[in-house]
Amino acid sequence: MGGYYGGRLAQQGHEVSLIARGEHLQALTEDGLTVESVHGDFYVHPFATDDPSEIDPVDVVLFCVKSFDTESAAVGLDELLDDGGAVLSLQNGVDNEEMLADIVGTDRVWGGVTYIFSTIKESGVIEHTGGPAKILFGHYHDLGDEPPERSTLAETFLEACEAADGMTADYTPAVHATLWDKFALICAQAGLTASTRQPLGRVRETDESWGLYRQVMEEVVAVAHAEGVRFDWDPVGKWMDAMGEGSGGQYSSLHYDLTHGKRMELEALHGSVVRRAREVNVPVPANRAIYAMLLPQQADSSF
Ligand SMILES: NC(=O)C1=CN([C@@H]2O[C@H](COP(=O)(O)OP(=O)(O)OC[C@H]3O[C@@H](n4cnc5c(N)ncnc54)[C@H](OP(=O)(O)O)[C@@H]3O)[C@@H](O)[C@H]2O)C=CC1
Ligand SMILES: CC(C)(CO)C(=O)C(=O)O
Repeated sequence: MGGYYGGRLAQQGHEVSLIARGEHLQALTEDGLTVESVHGDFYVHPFATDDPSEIDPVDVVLFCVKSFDTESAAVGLDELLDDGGAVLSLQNGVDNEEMLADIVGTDRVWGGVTYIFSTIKESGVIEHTGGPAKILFGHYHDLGDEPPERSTLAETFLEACEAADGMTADYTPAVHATLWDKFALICAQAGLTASTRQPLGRVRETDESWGLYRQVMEEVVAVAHAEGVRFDWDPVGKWMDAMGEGSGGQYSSLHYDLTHGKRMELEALHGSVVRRAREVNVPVPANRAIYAMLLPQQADSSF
């Protein structure tokens, strides 16, 4: 995701630095970044490093690591942000913003979600296969507090995203509801496509599985309600309608990780639902079952 959105903003002429590591970093440094996208292929060659201190302080950091890397990747983040700068998490899950707020301060964190299917095809090459490539973000704040006024930086960033090819963005003051809305979707989409190893279409045409897809979302929304998150819309109805149509070929990043021997974000998804549900005393049997089925398949399992 960082390669896709960072690449798009660099393509637009913005000053972008990429933080990466290993062979991917080597390829980015030597050969630049190639993006193969359903919205049009492109190539850029921005500065890339694994050391944030090599980059002058920036206005916005797009925080795009897997959630199990949030803490380690946030080392140096405070110094990387200019005064008044902000970090925008585009990660899945509802725990990341809180962790980032502990590190750089709540007022420097934007919460965000994105709808895109993209992966590192090979070192230095990003493949974007679908999704609208849309970012929805807002100022993070403590649950129950009034959302802050939209900052000039948020407006500037929004304009930059809207002007860029192959992506779009929107601002929302309802950042908690937005994070949980996406969380409900991803727990269902990731949980069902990974545990069945089937695309959305197969899940949809199997009544029992499509019923479980809905149940996973209902449970997540029940936990959100119990924690005090308020929605001005019906997340479950909205997603059942949206995911109930279309080609049905979509999987999820969790399915990709499972089938490519990569570590899954299980703790940030169903693990987090199970733990939070316990705190607020809400039953979540469908999420618990998916968590239990996928945990033993984790790539770093010692068995
Ligand atoms: N991919 C998608 O289509 C979507 C993903 N998301 C969410 O976005 C987040 C990111 O996912 P995704 O982009 O797929 O993840 P990837 O694993 O493809 O990319 C993350 C990259 O960050 C690198 N990285 C991690 N820590 C560091 C560090 N400290 N310094 C430098 N590089 C580092 C990783 O390196 P290494 O490989 O060595 O670990 C990897 O190259 C997740 O929360 C995911 O759920 C949300 C919507 C869609
Ligand atoms: C919603 C979905 C499935 C695509 O944007 C996603 O977030 C993911 O695959 O991680």
